[in-house]
Amino acid sequence: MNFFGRMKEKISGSTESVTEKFRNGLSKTRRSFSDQLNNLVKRYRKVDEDFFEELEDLLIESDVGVTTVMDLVEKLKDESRTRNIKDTEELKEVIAEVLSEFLTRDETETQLNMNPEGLSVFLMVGVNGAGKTTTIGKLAGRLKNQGKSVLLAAADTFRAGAIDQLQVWGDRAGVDVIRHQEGSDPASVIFDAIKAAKSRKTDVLLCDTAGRLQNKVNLMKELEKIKRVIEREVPGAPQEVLLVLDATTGQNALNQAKLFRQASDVTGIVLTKLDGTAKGGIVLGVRHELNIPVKLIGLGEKMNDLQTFDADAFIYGLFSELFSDDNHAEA
Ligand SMILES: Nc1nc2c(ncn2[C@@H]2O[C@H](COP(=O)(O)OP(=O)(O)OP(=O)(O)O)[C@@H](O)[C@H]2O)c(=O)[nH]1
Repeated sequence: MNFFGRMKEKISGSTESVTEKFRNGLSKTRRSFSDQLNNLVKRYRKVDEDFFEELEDLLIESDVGVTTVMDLVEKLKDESRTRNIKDTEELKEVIAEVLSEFLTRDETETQLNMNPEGLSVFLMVGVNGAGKTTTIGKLAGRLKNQGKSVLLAAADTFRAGAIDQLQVWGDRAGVDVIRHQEGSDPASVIFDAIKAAKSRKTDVLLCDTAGRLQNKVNLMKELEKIKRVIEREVPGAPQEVLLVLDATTGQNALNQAKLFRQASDVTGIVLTKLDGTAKGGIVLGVRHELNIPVKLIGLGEKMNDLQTFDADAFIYGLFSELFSDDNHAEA
């Protein structure tokens, strides 16, 4: 069975709402990337150096990131040689297959790490405007729907309005927010939130933090202090340090990720606003270049628009028209 045949089989195992969410959320990227790829395939027909050069440009335009593009195209050239593919139309499927390989390491890597013994603490980091507050709200709603008790810690005490904004999302999700006054010490908010979480026997504590990237030294010190408090109060925590990145900022998001990785041990990436960009290729760059799993993606502003990243659904979202029966036989 060919790649599309296998993918169709896998996709048919997922719920329709998940694949449709990816398909709808990625419509801008699909339109831009797939349309251009189809044009390229029609224009060239023959697999040669010029074709690969243009493909490189197209991938770079889709914000995949230069290092990843080079590795991808190298792999594609190898595959086309090994499989003796001369026709660009045939290569389309190999492109989808190689992209899929670059996205998937271990199928369990997108799972959120939970403490089976009690309280799990998730630290949410990222620059202002990346969508941290929205993500925390959506994640709180989702965990609550799964039957978990959730508490929020408003430790972004720096940005005016951040605490109230978190409260709005807390109310929306129906979970409590532990808060101090604006300007107070973030680590002490976290300390109080952990105390409250322990006494209430809460399952998951989601901690908002400030994202002052312009002052890197302070940011690092603050995150280190917060982490020390969490580690001291809850052995084995934080279970997750999730870096929230805005997909619409493209390569800038990749650079931010590198900085945050120095400041704390990031365990997973949340890529927000993928629905708002035609440059969804950033997912590949983030996964390949940073070697940190993309665990969650934001495909809209509403409560249920936060999705666990699913490499198959992502590839389906990008290449969905190629999956239709008129395009590809089962083979
Ligand atoms: N379309 C879309 N918009 C999103 C997504 N996630 C967040 N947003 C929007 O992005 C904007 C900024 O998000 P916020 O969560 O408010 O981010 P912020 O509070 O400015 O910054 P943080 O300090 O990161 O919390 C808001 O208008 C959100 O509705 C997403 O996945 N898709």
